[in-house]
Amino acid sequence: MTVRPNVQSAILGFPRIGPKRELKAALEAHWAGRMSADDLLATTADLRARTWRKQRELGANIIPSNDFSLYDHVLDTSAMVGALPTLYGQETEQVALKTYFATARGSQGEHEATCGCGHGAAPGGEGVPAAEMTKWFDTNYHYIVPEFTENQTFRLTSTKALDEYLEAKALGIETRPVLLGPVSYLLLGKARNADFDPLSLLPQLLPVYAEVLRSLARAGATWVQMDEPCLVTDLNDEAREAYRLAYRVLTDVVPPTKVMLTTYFGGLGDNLETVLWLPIDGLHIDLTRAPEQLDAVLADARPDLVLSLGVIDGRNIWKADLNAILDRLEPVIDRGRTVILAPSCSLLHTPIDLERETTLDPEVKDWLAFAVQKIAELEILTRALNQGRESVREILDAASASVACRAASPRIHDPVVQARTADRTQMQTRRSSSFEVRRAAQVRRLNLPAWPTTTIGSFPQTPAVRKARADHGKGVIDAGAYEAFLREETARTIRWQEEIGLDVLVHGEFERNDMVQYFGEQLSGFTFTRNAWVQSYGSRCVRPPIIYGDVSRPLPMTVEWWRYAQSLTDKPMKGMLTGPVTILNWSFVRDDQPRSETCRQIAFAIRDEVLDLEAAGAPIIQIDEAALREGLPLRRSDWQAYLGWAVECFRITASGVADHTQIHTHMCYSEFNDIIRSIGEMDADVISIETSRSKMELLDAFSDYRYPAEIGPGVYDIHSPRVPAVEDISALLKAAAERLPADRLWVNPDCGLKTRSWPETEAALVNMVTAARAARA
Ligand SMILES: Nc1nc2c(c(=O)[nH]1)N[C@@H](CNc1ccc(C(=O)N[C@@H](CCC(=O)N[C@@H](CCC(=O)N[C@@H](CCC(=O)O)C(=O)O)C(=O)O)C(=O)O)cc1)CN2
Ligand code: MET
Ligand SMILES: [Zn+2]
Repeated sequence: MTVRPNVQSAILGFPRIGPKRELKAALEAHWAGRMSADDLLATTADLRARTWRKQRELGANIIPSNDFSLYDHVLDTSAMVGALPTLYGQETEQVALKTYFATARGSQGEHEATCGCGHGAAPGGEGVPAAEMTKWFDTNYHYIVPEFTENQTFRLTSTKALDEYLEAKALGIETRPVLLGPVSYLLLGKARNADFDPLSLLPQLLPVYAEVLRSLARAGATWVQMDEPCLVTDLNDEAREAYRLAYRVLTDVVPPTKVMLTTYFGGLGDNLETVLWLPIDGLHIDLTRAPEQLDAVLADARPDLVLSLGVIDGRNIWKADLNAILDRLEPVIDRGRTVILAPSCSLLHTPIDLERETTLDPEVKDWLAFAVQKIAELEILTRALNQGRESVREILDAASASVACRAASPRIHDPVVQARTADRTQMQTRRSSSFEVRRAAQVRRLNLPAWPTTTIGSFPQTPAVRKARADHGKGVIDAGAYEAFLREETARTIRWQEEIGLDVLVHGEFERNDMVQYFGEQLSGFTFTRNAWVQSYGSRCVRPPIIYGDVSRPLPMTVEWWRYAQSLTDKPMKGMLTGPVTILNWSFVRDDQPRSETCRQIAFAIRDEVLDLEAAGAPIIQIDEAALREGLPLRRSDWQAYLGWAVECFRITASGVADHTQIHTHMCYSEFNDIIRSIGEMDADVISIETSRSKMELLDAFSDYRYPAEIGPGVYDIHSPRVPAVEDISALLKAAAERLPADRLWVNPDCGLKTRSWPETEAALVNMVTAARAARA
């Protein structure tokens, strides 16, 4: 007798911002004092209800709760276990909304009134600085870094997980609550003002998790999802031991709740054995990033371990080839094991609904699946496994046809582009002279003072700038009026930079919606969306462009704006570009060729732009590589391969210019030690980096390595509206000069100023110029 399989589908998490960015609007209204806390919470309850119903409607069997967050799920975990720095509030019971947002954004001061940006701190003295924020693994999502003290204690200070489980239940929807697992939580945090390993806090942390599990079990939850993405990273024995301790304790909780341990963003690799010995009830593995791990897991997993297979890509937007997935799954099902199908990870990193894209080219649209469409794909897969492929034959064949059309489409192949990247022997990826020779030519041409001052590119993207662009998009104002507006903003910004005495000017980037999307919109092989927003942090979102085909640059992209800007001043005007690695890492990338190949194509397109800017007369060209480091693979063994092609791509963009053209690059992250050699190999003439928060300590990497070129260590923390005093900046310049030769140093902020307001920007940059002049004297 054959037993009919009972495969279920599960969702690990759904985007929180809402199909129309309702969460963003509500949060920003609340922060600006235009919406009460009660109304904010009512709006979010409504969003959650709609999200749960939608997933049920789409046929998902296992629906998550507590995947929603008002700001960030790591911050939610800190709130749950009583680990918000005491500085941010002294609640003894539930963490108040005010404390929660104060941790995320700094406590309120004049900041909220002037800026309304998603992240930032109040001016010193009144209130508290925002907690640190950093990248969530290799995504463009950012989390609030937990900070622990040496004598940290934990206690339950938020019942959010239980509340949201009950909220769904009251709507008649049974959910599987999601928690960030205790080991990943500690590994993602850091020790504050002391040198100890956060993992040492695990024994104190576990009772709080146990309490949460008990409360969920009592409320009726049969399963909980424990996210442990750190299991796909390099772990030492101590971390593996922490996993053993944690899951021994948490699976022993009475009344019992079954634990589905979820791993994603890669394969378990050398952590597999540890995981398979844990007394967990279910294991989720990522089969899109690491398809090869299926066989190993099947071979060694306990027969009663429920396997959740991440077969639909949660990190990309391509329609899946359902027949191909079934070919792999059917033999697994035949073995009689309990199997659940799921996306590879939370759908947080995908846009919500493709149906809202009414202006996408129909051919390309047919190749895509956003969160809603991915859930529908899972439903078809489970139906095919439970009732046979025949029951959904037409849908399966249509999916395979879409995938085949995409593979064969003439739109994705451009022989000219392919010939150009293939012929690498012809390609000169090195500048013709050494840095010292170039430097002499650049000194003669630019004639800059010591401690030259500049900014990173963008100036405030004020509501007026955004509105003008939106109005132009809606046809409320025509192209002429929009352009006139942008020219006026640009001209005013240039006049102002001259007045305060900056040495190297920028045009302000007012014409750009985003540093990646702006270029994506002008390159062939890219398409872009209207509503496909993805959360980056808090209320801030991005619309990553979609790279579907071979990339080329039909027309110059920035030359006219540069030419206009330079015509207004005798000071050197920087040409501003986003580099190929950053464009790649912040886009949805085609999955039919190696990422390195796509990156190389973008590099050639940017190289064309660099050469056009040079021909137009640009003396300095900045190629931002803000995301070069975040693209680092999660496993160290994969770093060299990535860095090899990433650095080569940067050099393709920059190597065609003459000695006297100065190439700048910018990186806004704060860890350089482990990749300093690769940064050196990029061979830029000047690099600007984020350093102000670390008080220049990060420069040690550059000084130990004897970095050969010029450096602009940030002296103004643009993530905070706090205006640095002249003395603060002078102290930073002094600290920089203690580490590096003073004649190699530039003076600039940490990053672009787009999220700041004008009053802060003006005051801070005036102080920066004053400090630079003092340094010269
Ligand atoms: N892609 C990317 N990733 C990045 C960064 C970055 O700059 N770009 N920086 C780091 C930090 N991450 C960030 C991510 C987003 C934003 C940000 O400011 N996002 C804006 C949207 C930027 C944008 O695309 N703006 C568009 C659309 C603006 C908009 O929402 N318009 C309204 C209408 C506005 C009006 O009528 O007034 C609409 O379309 O509905 C534009 O300016 O044209 C936001 O969420 O508010 C900042 C930093 C790391 N990752
Ligand atoms: N040129 C860009 C800017 O100033 C670089 C930003 S890096 C996130 O906005
Ligand atoms: Zn930056």
